[in-house]
Amino acid sequence: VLNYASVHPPVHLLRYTVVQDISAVVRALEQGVKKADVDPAVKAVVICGTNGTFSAGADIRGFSSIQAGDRPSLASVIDLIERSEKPVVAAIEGMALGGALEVALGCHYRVAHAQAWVGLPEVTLGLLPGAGGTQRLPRLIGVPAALDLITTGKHVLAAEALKLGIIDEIMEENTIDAAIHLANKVSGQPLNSRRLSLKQVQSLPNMDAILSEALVKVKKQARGCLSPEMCVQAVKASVQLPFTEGIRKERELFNLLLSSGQAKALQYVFFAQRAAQKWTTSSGASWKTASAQPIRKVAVIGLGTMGRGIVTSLVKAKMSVVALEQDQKQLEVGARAVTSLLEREASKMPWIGQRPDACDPALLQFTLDFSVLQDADLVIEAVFEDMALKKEIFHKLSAICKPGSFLCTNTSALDIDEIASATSRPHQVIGTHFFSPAHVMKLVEIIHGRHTSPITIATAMGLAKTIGKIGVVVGNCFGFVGNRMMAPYAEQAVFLLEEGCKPKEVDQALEGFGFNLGPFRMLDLAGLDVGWRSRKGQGLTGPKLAPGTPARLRGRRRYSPLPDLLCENGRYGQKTGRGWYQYEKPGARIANPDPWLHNFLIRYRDAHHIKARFIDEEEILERCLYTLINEGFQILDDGIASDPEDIDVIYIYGYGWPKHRGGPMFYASTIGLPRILAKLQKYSEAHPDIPRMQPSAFLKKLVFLGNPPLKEWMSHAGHQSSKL
Ligand SMILES: CCCCCCCC/C=C\C=C\CC(=O)SCCNC(=O)CCNC(=O)[C@H](O)C(C)(C)COP(=O)(O)OP(=O)(O)OC[C@H]1O[C@@H](n2cnc3c(N)ncnc32)[C@H](O)[C@@H]1OP(=O)(O)O
Repeated sequence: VLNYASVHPPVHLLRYTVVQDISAVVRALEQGVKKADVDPAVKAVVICGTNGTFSAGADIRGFSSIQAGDRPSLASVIDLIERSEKPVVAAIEGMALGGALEVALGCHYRVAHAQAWVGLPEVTLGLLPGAGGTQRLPRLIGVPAALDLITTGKHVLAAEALKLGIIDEIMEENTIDAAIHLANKVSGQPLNSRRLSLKQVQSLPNMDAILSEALVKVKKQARGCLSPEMCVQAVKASVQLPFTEGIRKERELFNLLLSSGQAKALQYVFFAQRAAQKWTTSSGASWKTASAQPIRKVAVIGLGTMGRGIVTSLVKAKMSVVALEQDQKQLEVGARAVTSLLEREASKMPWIGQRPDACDPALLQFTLDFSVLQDADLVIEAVFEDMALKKEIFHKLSAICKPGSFLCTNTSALDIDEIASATSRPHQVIGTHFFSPAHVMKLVEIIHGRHTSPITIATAMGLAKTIGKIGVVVGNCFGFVGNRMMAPYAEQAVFLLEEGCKPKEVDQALEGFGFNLGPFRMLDLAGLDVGWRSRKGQGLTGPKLAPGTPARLRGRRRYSPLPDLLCENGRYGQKTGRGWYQYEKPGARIANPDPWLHNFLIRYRDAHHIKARFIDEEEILERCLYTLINEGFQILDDGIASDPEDIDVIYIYGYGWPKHRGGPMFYASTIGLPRILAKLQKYSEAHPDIPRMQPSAFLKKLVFLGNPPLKEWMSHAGHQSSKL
């Protein structure tokens, strides 16, 4: 929406609000600038937004309709602004993101409110700033700082933007008045020195090294995501080419990204993450009707690895926390660990040092006294995965805590209803599955039991948001969503070892796909004893296993005892220095192939008469990923996840699924469900003893219905509907 408002003659004000129709805004901006240019009464122009916001950039939903080649129009309007003979000043309030910052870079001056912030988030959407941003920003602030902003998409506050040279002045108030004042002041002055396209990029003696190091860094971090790499290439063009040729290169790279498919996946993730906040449950509870209760004081029970991370996250969010342990020694060890985590977090954020209130230790109390928990608004139990222990604690909590307090259990698999049954308030009991390390990982699965009230769900979701996490509401079943889908994936990885692969081959295939860690490196990091304890608990191995059970069968299902055998040999992963790999010493991180393990696999195959065969990367990927996806369809059909978007958010933020592939369910939609089904059918015929490979009924149904788009899937599941 554009107003050509003559509010403070002779300065003319162009006002914008939401950029939903990019072409309309670009046209209106063009007309406004042209009109001001030819109007002799106008001496200068100020561009600002409405309602305290300059602009958050383009409506991302509109990108799908942009065709390669459409894009230059914003760029040419920015050129027009820059070429204007009358000074154009950007008055930045709120935020200037993406195309909006590019518009501001085309202006001759930029004034910002002290609370404003700017950024070029295009890279996070699989794109690059395609309206001259990659050419103008390096000319304005130099290559290292421009690379940092453009390749990460990070936002910077006005003070930082001033330091970098992005903006010229900061205002505590009346930003628009200040911009008008500046526009009047500079009216009539020469503008060439303010036109970024005419500037040279500041040369640096080690420019080649800076660019090549940036490329190496983004390639390493991006794991196959193209946009950061293309951003570096575009900035490189600003150094090596004249402005107009740099712009041509920027456009070429932008068009390449636009047609890559990755941009579509990343934009899907943007909306999926937001859609996950609008939770619903299969019983009809929803974010619309349940409101979160205020949480002022949180108690955390257990200061093991998970408890420490949870406490750290809460304190970082400035919540008042009581941390409880069962004996003095564990309390002291836990307290020291939390203090060191908080110190490390503060050192990662140097600006926190300037704020004495950040990570305030007064917010944190360590205790052995259960009764201190009585006035906590919410308690998170984070002891280890032992049902009897958890039930005992919940029974105690139920008696001690004030009537309104919410009781959360941090579990990765256990039955929430059974834990809730130990209390007199099952409607206030909920699962909060944090991911390790809990002060770093973004995801929290919020698991509602049969009796969990909508207010309890809303409160747990609210807490996740307050501490900067992404909560996803899921139903109660063994492993919930994430670990339930992980089980067939990890199972396939081990079966592939039995059949002839080495751990590194499987890991390389999945890391090549884009995972942070392949399954074996991940298992070594998490600790193999965790799964071993769980399998012993389920009677799959250990003393509860019925005598005479065949080594590689449980019932009629294929089972691999390999992980159990490793544990029996004391190989628990990184922490013992041996697992699927060997490590220099216990706790070391670099995984090296282990000849002992390779020989062990040979002996194992011989003992079980398995003929090793060569397994190519395609089979590794299909068997691991398609079985995981297959479980995802089963989960949707069971109503454990209410949408494919929720599963995708869980996998991206909890399991390192490559974001540019949009999550497992989105990925399935790009592969095509008929292909996934056909492959599962082929593999399950070859391995009839692996039930998790048999295609889910819901997948079959969707294929039968003609492979509908992802946003329509849930309308065929009967009771659910997509939120996108
Ligand atoms: C005066 C200057 C004129 C400017 C002219 C500009 C012309 C632009 C032309 C072309 C430009 C192309 C390049 C780009 O601009 S790329 C887009 C760059 N912008 C972004 O990436 C911003 C993305 N959004 C965010 O980072 C956040 O949403 C933020 C704006 C910081 C607000 O955060 P928060 O307060 O936490 O709110 P939510 O994230 O929950 O968002 C609220 C709802 O708004 C929807 N939303 C937000 N941004 C967009 C967007 N860019 N496009 C479409 N929808 C958006 C979001 O989905 C939420 O909706 P809902 O609740 O329904 O899910």
